[in-house]
Amino acid sequence: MSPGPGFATIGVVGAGAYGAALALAASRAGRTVRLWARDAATVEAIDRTRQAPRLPGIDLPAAVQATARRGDLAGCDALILAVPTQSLRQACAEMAPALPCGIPVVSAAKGIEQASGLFPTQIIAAAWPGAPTAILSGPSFAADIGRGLPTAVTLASGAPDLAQALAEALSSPAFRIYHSGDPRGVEIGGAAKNVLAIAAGIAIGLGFGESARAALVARGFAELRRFGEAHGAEPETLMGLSGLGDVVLSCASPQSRNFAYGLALGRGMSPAEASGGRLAEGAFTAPILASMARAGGIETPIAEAVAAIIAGRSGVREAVAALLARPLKAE
Ligand SMILES: NC(=O)C1=CN([C@@H]2O[C@H](COP(=O)(O)OP(=O)(O)OC[C@H]3O[C@@H](n4cnc5c(N)ncnc54)[C@H](OP(=O)(O)O)[C@@H]3O)[C@@H](O)[C@H]2O)C=CC1
Ligand SMILES: O=C(CO)COP(=O)(O)O
Repeated sequence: MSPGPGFATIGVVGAGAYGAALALAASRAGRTVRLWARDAATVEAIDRTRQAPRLPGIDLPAAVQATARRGDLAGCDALILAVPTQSLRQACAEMAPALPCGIPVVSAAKGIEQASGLFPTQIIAAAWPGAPTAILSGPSFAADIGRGLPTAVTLASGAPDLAQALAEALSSPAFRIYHSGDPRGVEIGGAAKNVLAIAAGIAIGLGFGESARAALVARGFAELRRFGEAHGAEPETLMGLSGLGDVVLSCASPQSRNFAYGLALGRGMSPAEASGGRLAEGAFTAPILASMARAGGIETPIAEAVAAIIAGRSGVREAVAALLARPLKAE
């Protein structure tokens, strides 16, 4: 695939699992990629092994060049930020002075900033004034992308032409990127699905079975839609890859770190132990999502239950019992 005009070189900030996978995907789409890690040891490991430490077993081609120098990103035509949501603001502040004015900045994070209640494209807009923003989200485990398994995601921007151009520049036969003009819908789906994945993991960890998981996912998706539509998301977006698609993936698979975190909680681990040191974005999102919903008069009982468990205000059995005791009403 030959590079389209303007996006020959892509910068990826964050050489964790997803950053490495997206760098690889961009290289498969014909781009030259600079993969930036804040830690020189990660760059050294990638140079030595041609694998990213958090995406083991996947070889990175020569078109992916790892670096810890911000200046090496200066020639990039677009930047993908593949860092946790709570680190996005700091990553923007670090990168903005080193990059050309007006470079498109795409977030790959799935969450809501705890301190502000902002979604990823809003964080970038606040921390990097003047940068055109976009969000990439959808059902896609880093390891699946890395292995070249078929994967489809959505890239959205308030500037739909930019979303389309970036989607075309980064797509390859196995990594299909749909484009959208509804960034809010895409980022809300990505944030909320992690909270639902924790809840689904809890239900399975408690031994409640598949019927309970299906009920929880369906009621959770209704919750996601209420929250999303109240925040300006298009209903069709929430029904798409980045909403329903990612709910299906993350609530079904122990490969999801959020689901695995919930599973560990359901089996009796404490919130502090349950993540096993791995990123579970939903643990940061649940409290702010529940508090934003409360402030807006939106019912999100499942997010409330997950937030209460994580804060230690409720045990898993007590929280699930409270959900089951809710009054029956019209669906
Ligand atoms: N893994 C996956 O399958 C998917 C992940 N995502 C999303 O991608 C985002 C990143 O997740 P993932 O890559 O899996 O997480 P990882 O924990 O694997 O990696 C996170 C990376 O971000 C880096 N980082 C953290 N803070 C900063 C900062 N302030 N500046 C620069 N770099 C920073 C970390 O660096 P260090 O190692 O130095 O701490 C690390 O390299 C999350 O929002 C996640 O939800 C989306 C889809 C799939
Ligand atoms: O977002 C993902 C899949 O689409 C990855 O999920 P986890 O962060 O739960 O591993």
